Amino acid sequence: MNDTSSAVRCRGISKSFPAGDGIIEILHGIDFDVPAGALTMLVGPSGCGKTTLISIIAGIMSPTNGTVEVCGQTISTLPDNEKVAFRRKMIGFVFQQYNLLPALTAAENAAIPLVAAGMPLTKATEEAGVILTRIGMGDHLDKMPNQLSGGQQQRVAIARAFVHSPRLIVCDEPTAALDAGTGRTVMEILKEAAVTPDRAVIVVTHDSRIFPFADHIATMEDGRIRSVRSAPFGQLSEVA
Ligand SMILES: Nc1ncnc2c1ncn2[C@@H]1O[C@H](COP(=O)(O)OP(=O)(O)OP(=O)(O)O)[C@@H](O)[C@H]1O
Repeated sequence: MNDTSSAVRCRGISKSFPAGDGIIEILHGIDFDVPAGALTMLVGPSGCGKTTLISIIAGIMSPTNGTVEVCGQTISTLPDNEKVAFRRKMIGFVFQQYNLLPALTAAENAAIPLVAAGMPLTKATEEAGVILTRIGMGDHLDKMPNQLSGGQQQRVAIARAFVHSPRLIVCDEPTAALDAGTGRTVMEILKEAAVTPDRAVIVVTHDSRIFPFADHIATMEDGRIRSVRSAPFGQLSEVA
């Protein structure tokens, strides 16, 4: 990969957690670049550290050692308040759990990043509605989260992640709860977001149906990046 066009640069990332009387190291000195203008998938067996790594990349978790640079900004050493402000503007995150606010409608939930950036609620909700409609949620804009299926809630979470056009979108299993058609639509939207030269998308997945949307596939194993391959891929069935 071309180092000069990296949206994300991880250097020497390690992460340890308390375990019993001691600590256990989950990530072991990871160097990892995520190219701009591309969709990178992160695959690997359950428990190998994928969610931990993308949480560090998204500034949600701090590494024990190492540095993370996102769009030229070293986030791993930013004070918490500056990290939150940077993350809010520059990074969209789709969690495994949808994390919707129960008192807000679907469109209001998806509008949160725009409102946080100062846009009036009515306009923000309208813009969120346009994105939700594109991913098949046009009939559910005014529903509350508890009136939506898991897959519908996931689509609201996905709309919320890119409604404010962040430079980096980080998704943890975005299609796990979706049927094949909706999963494809979501990936098409993520792919479209990723082709812009100053943006990048990272998708953690076990879903082999979506591998063809990847420009790069990084394989993790036991807290390390084992390989990074770029499209066109050969046989993908053995990847994850
Ligand atoms: N806060 C924590 N405290 C202690 N251990 C943790 C914590 N978070 C994650 N771990 C451990 O770190 C390891 C990696 O977890 P992680 O969720 O990053 O894996 P993963 O590759 O994303 O797995 P999956 O594919 O199942 O989501 C696991 O063994 C997990 O139990």
